[in-house]
Formats: sequence, C-alpha cells, structure tokens
Amino acid sequence: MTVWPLVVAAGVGRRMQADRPKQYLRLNQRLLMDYTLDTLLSYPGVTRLVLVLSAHDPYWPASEFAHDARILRAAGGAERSDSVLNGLRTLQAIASMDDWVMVHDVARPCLQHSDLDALLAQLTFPGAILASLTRDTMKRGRLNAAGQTEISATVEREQLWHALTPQVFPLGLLIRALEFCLEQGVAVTDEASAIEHLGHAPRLVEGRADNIKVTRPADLALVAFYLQQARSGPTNKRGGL
Ligand SMILES: Nc1ccn([C@@H]2O[C@H](COP(=O)(O)OP(=O)(O)OP(=O)(O)O)[C@@H](O)[C@H]2O)c(=O)n1
Ligand SMILES: C[C@](O)(CO)[C@H](O)COP(=O)(O)O
Repeated sequence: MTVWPLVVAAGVGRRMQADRPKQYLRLNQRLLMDYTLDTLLSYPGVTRLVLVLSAHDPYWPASEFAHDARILRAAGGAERSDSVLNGLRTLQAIASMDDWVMVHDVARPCLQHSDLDALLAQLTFPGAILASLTRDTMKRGRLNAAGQTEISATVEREQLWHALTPQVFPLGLLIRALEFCLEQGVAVTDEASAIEHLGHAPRLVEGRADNIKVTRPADLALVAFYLQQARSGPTNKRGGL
C-alpha cells in the first residue's frame, strides 16, 4: 500500500503579518518549510512528495530542497482546499486511486516521526487524522450591544479535539469528497470535514500537542523552542511506509 505525502504551502500568511509567507521565515537559521519537508522526506519509505506552492512563489529557490527530484510541485489555489485538490490532481498522474494520501500543513514544522508511526497504523477506511485533546474549558463568544465579546455558551469539553495534520485518506475517496464539497458550495478547512460531508467518520489519532500550526507572530518563539528541543533530543527513526 502506497502512502503519498502532500504538503500544502501556497498560503500567504496574512495573520503572521510578515514581509513574506510564513513558510519562508527562518527559525534557528533554517526555513520553516525546510523543517517540515525534512521530516517527511526523511521518513522511511517516502520516495516522492507532492508540494503545493503558490503559482507566483518567488521564494522557493531558497529552500534546501529546491532541487530535490523527489518533490513533485503543484500550483496552489485560492483556498487551502483548492490547493489540496490541485495537489491531488497532480498526484493522480503518478499514483493509483487505491493509494493513500497524507495531507500536511507546511506551517506545522514540529511534526515528529513518532506521530507519523501512530497515524500510519490507522490505514483503514475511511482514514484518520492526528488530533490533540483540548486542555481548557472552551467558550463560544458573541459580540454584545456594546461591541464587546461576551460568552454565549460553554462548549462541552468531553471528546473535544483540536484537528491537526497530517490527515490520511484513500486518494480516490478524498478527491471525491473535495469535489463534492466544491460542487455543493461547502467550504471546508480540513480534509476530514470533506470526508464527513460524504457521511463517513474518520478516526482521531492522538498526536503531540507541540505539533502546532504557525499562524500568528507569537507562535514563532514557541515553535523555535520546540524545534531546538527536537534537534537536541532523540529522533524517531523506527517505523516507516
Ligand atoms: N490557499 C491556500 C491557503 C493555505 N494553504 C496552506 O494551508 C496551510 C494552513 O493554512 P494557514 O495556516 O491558514 O496558512 P495561510 O493561509 O498562509 O495563513 P493566513 O490564513 O493567515 O493567510 C498552510 O500550510 C498554508 O500554506 C495553501 O496551501 N493554500
Ligand atoms: C487543516 C488544519 O490545520 C486543521 O486544524 C486547519 O483547519 C487549517 O486552517 P487554516 O485556517 O487554513 O489555517
């Protein structure tokens, strides 16, 4: 059974408010993107990887992996789901529809091989995602008459998870799910949502809480610390595709 990594890296990073897309910011002297690509390309059994970049990305040549023949590039789209679908359509040229695809955010550079081992132990229909249980009491907010944000409800915390990536699904099923959502005009922010819209229930695989998505400026120092810790700690080389 073949599992193809697909990395989405065509975002502009509005919330990061930087002078370039966040995947091209340096953390401990290395491009954020290169941490993510290194983790996936060094995972045992990975021979190719689909990388979705903005069609107008002038920064890619600065990557350590800019000339890596294992990388198959695809052009991004307006939304993350469009970028994923573009990547899947590029993957179709080299893959079987019965293969699996593992979609990962380039903005999650702290992914570790141990989490890939856990996720890839779940390659049964309809697929699975890495997730982390919420730790806090969760509130839903609303704007009041004075323009302040107030609590509208406390969300039941039992079995409440943060969806992370990678998210792994049969290639054909994920293409059908994303095309269905596109046809129905349903916006989805992760692959599992599209699979759910087909009536399936992907499994949740508990992953590391440090597999955070770099989104806002305050995330950079924390992720730099996690990456430093990972570099100085044991690496996970067991497992594989
Ligand atoms: N049209 C898009 C939008 C996002 N992404 C990717 O999807 C992942 C998660 O998206 P997000 O964190 O929202 O990244 P950005 O869209 O770049 O951030 P922002 O929403 O702040 O602009 C990122 O790796 C991003 O590069 C993508 O490939 N194509
Ligand atoms: C896919 C994801 O990382 C799962 O939590 C998240 O939905 C991406 O959301 P974004 O708004 O595109 O960052």
